[in-house]
Amino acid sequence: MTHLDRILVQTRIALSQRRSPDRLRELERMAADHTPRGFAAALRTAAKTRPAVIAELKKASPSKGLIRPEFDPAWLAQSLERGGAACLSVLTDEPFFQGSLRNLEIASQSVKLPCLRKDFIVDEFQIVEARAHRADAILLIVAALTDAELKTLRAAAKAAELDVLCEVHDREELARALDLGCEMFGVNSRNLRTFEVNTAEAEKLAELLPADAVRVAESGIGSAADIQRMTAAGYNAFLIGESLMRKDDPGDALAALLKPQLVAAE
Ligand SMILES: O=C(O)c1ccccc1NCC(=O)[C@H](O)[C@H](O)COP(=O)(O)O
Repeated sequence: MTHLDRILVQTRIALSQRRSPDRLRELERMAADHTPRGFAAALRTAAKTRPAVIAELKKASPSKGLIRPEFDPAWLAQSLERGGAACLSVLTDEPFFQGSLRNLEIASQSVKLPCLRKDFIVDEFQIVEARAHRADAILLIVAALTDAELKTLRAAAKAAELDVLCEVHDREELARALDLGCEMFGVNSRNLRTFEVNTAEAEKLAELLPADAVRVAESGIGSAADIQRMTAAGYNAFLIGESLMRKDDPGDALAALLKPQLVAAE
């Protein structure tokens, strides 16, 4: 069994424990109170003047364990907004990432930035949860889903007015994602089956992404040079978690990361 398989088994068990018709009705009422902010549109706007960064609130991970013991989602979200993030990604998986839907809601309510629910989405119920807790976009991981599931979940996200970041790791997964007709593609340099991070592979995949899509480089980005290299490869957006979360003030760290690119663009 791979790491990803283990995570998916846990995800389905946790889901079966919290899902009920009453809870679904309650979530639908909550979801009606949130008007999703355009996640893809915010990335496109930011990318016109600077590297569009999706800054990730990530307390822990299965590959690294505890990353940021002191974790205040409101403070982190505001710091990252000040530092120049175009959007936020908030991990909501509890067992492996120590995230929560509550963190998502707090972060989203603390800033104007659109927020991604970062989780292993395998069921439409999680999409209702996402909007109810003020997400503006969800992640669909191609490696975790069949083609039929991808289609169903993408349609459910569209019905909920949430944008979809469609995540792939290799050519085969990208071919499946392209068939879906996504607007946003994320190429994750981390192999979710082995946890190995290899940005060189993601560099090669960039040229296969549609030119008019939002093209997000995910994982293993920690320096201005990384952003420059991935930009040269063809990416126009960057999902950054751990390297920011390990800094005392992640917003200051993000501003420092973006500064060389802003100077170069002047
Ligand atoms: O981060 C992990 O260990 C991980 C393990 C298994 C599945 C997903 C995992 N991470 C999700 C992500 O894709 C990253 O959190 C995201 O791309 C940010 O990466 P990084 O900047 O390297 O924290």
